[in-house]
Amino acid sequence: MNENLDPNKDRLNPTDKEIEKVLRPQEFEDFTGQDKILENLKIFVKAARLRGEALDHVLLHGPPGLGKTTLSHIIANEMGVGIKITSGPVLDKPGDLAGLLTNLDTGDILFIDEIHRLSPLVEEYLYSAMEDFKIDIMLETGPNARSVQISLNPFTLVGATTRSGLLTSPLRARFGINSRLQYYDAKLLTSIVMRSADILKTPITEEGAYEIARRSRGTPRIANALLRRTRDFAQIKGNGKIETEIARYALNALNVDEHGLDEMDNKILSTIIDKFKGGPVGLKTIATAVGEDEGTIEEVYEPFLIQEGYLMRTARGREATEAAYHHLGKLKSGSTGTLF
Ligand SMILES: Nc1ncnc2c1ncn2[C@@H]1O[C@H](COP(=O)(O)OP(=O)(O)OP(=O)(O)O)[C@@H](O)[C@H]1O
Ligand SMILES: [Mg+2]
Repeated sequence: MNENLDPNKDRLNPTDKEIEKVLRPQEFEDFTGQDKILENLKIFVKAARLRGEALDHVLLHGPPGLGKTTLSHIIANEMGVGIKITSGPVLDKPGDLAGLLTNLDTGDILFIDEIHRLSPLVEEYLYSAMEDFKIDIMLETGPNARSVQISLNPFTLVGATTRSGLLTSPLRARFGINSRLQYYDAKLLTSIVMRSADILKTPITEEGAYEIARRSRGTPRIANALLRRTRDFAQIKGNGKIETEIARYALNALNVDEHGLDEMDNKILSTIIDKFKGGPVGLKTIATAVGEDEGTIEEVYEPFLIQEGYLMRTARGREATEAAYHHLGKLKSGSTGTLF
């Protein structure tokens, strides 16, 4: 896969990471889409501020690159509080978490990314912190070891995950606000691309932005990455302005699928079609055949393929749709005639 198109931000190169920061909306106002979630969050933030209380704990879940990290920063800005950032795999013992928690000011946000990867021990430690704003701390070691309970400043935990299925129910139950982010339609992505182009001072037409948007797999991060690459093509091969034609040229040169599906999307579809006669086939079997983790397919790839009508989830397994055959230029066995 072209690394710049990888929805996994960890594999973005350093410049891309910097630019991603610049393009990140800071306030509710600049955040496009996810209307329901925004509407609710605005109310909860306003109410918490009126009461002078910390916001309830927030769980944000959904596929990579849809705005979970962005939203958590916006929540901190809108609440007018500080934010401390960590992630599930980084916290390997309760002590690490205690250090963070005791340093939070009243109302501050603790953002835990990849919260599904907390160790069970750390997760359990988090429960009383979330519920009663209290934790136990061990003093000394050996025979003098004893634990004391200390009170924390009321804080807001914002947890983000791409794999909500892996969260335990006790943890999930401790979040008062639970929001699932959805893929963005081409129209929303067009306005995100227009906004980003404006920040990057890149001239662009709405049609040019739309061409990028509709091939971005419903994902703002991918749309922004494609915008930056297209900008390079426009500068070197064109007149600097992003218009439909140069956008098409650039996206084809970057091997971006006409519908924005990435390599793994296409691999999943072609595997179902070529190896399993179009399905139905079980998730586990697909996972083994494409060499990807079962849960990742289910929570990261499948939702988009289903939403776009390439894949169906049936009681007997996954099935490729007509659209998938058509997309890959394949003929469904049993059907007659030519494709084009
Ligand atoms: N609604 C939006 N409006 C404008 N830009 C957005 C929006 N959502 C995301 N972006 C852009 O996409 C980029 C990726 O978003 P973000 O890092 O918040 O995704 P994420 O959901 O945290 O992904 P991951 O699961 O990989 O951590 C951001 O830098 C931001 O510029
Ligand atoms: Mg993130």
